[in-house]
Amino acid sequence: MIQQPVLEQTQQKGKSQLYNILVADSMSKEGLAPLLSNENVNCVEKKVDEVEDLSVYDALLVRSATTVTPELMDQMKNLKIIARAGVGVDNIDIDAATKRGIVVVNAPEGNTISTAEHTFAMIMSLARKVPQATMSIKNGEWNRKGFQGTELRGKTLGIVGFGRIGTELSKRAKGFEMSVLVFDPYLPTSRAEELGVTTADLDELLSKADIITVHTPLTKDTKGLLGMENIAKTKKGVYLINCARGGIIDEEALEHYIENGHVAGAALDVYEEEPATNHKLLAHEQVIGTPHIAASTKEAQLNVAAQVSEEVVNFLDGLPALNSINLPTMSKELYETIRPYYELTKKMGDILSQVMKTPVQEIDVQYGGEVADLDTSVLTRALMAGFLSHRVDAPVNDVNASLIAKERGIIFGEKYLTNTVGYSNLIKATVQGEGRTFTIQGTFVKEYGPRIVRINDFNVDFYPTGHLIYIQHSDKPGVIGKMGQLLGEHNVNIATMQVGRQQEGGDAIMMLAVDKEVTDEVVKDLTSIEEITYSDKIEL
Ligand SMILES: NC(=O)C1=CN([C@@H]2O[C@H](COP(=O)(O)OP(=O)(O)OC[C@H]3O[C@@H](n4cnc5c(N)ncnc54)[C@H](O)[C@@H]3O)[C@@H](O)[C@H]2O)C=CC1
Ligand SMILES: O=C(O)CCC(=O)C(=O)O
Repeated sequence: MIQQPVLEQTQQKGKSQLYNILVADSMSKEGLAPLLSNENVNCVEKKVDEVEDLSVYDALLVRSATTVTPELMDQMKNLKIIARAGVGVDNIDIDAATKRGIVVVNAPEGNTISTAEHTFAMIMSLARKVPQATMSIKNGEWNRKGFQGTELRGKTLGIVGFGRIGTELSKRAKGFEMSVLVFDPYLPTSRAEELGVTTADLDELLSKADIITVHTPLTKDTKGLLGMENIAKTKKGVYLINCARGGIIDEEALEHYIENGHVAGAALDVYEEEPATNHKLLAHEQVIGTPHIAASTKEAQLNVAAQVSEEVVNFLDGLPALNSINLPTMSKELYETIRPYYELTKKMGDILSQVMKTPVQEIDVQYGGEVADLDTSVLTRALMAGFLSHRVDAPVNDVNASLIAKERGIIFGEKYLTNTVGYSNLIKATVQGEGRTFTIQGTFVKEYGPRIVRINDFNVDFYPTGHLIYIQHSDKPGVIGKMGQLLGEHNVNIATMQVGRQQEGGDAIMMLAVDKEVTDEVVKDLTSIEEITYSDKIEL
């Protein structure tokens, strides 16, 4: 039973602690059983603005309705853990929690099936115009001609983002005899084969799919992924679905293509701004919508509430949190010593992820010189966090990086580097992907900061920050001129440039620092220069 509001600070009860827990959003009572039946827990179910004294609570449980701001955390002076009964933690200020040493946990698996099923309900509703026909008959009409639909059998479903929800959706689509095409740059081929799905690059998926549904996290890379340019590449008459996060399908672009008839229909459960009341897209007959309820089933709510309740009880009892997405800050002393290398390894991971936009099997990190005497596991986790932050939804940090890497089948290890080639400290990281390996080496130079000193077999020396362009090319006269002219035509100003080669006329690399972020088009145009074999942008 939910107990009465707590008025006193956490106290000793016999030998054990009595914990005060605030459940601020509506949650399954059955799921909350591990809390409600625990005699060491005093559980209050109230919205935060209805609570008189927030300072007594040890734990805060939320769904998406409560926004957990730094100001709220400051009022909850005793708070040790915030638990999100669901996947997305965009309503919680993770950095503010981490700075205050508050652990944040979520329940990543509990609502997967419900969300996949809701997405399928959206697909069927679009194909058979169920919501529109319902509106019509409720208005007293008997219109048997206005709602001609389309069969799903034989149609191609394009799934963008093939994680937990995408995978479950593909199983359901196959039951309806649909073909499934999947785009997920981080999906290992072996996993796709295991699940019996056909992978494609984004352009191929866009041009072949009859129905396209997105199931990626909302990141810098996925925001507006289906925008003006990419929707234009889809088949005329395509159906688009977003049950992931508002903004992955750009709402302006969607409206444009709905209005000109290119997109036959769209289904939305999530919106760029929520709550989305009187949304302009929903005024269109072809657009159907639900108010962010893909995970609102009895089962999903029970699962997520049970998962976080158990997590909170364990954590307060001193056990490690299973689905932690942050970490209480490390000791100040350790922080000061390790901090320069920490920043370097995080950036090295960040760079590696951006130049290896392919599935990755293994990451190997070697430490030489002074840095090898420190707790390098902290640094390896920072590198993994930098690497994974481009690929997953939740904030990745040193606590959860290893768990996420394991979930994604990435093996990582540490070795001792014997030869530091004259540097007082040297860190070497090698990423092994499908048919490609990439190595970078970095050092921390006192007074100067972090430097990247080698890329694959080429010596370089650059400061890992800002807007960078990485180019592989053959060492022939005139390449630099052609590259400079092309960037000039795109109004891109080169700030600094590093060139590395092993021998005259052989393979070479360039690392350019430019004054603004370049577009994907510029990166692609660079490879139209005959001598350039590869180019990529790196944003740090
Ligand atoms: N509408 C709702 O109520 C719910 C929405 N969600 C949202 O659904 C999304 C997916 O959830 P899960 O499948 O559990 O996550 P997941 O982490 O298992 O899968 C996400 C997949 O997206 C892929 N990905 C990342 N960046 C990509 C890119 N640029 N292009 C293509 N693929 C990319 C990842 O490799 C991964 O396989 C999350 O954003 C989550 O917040 C989840 C539950 C309920
Ligand atoms: O029902 C909810 O709490 C929202 C679910 C959701 O969007 C998520 O888990 O990411």
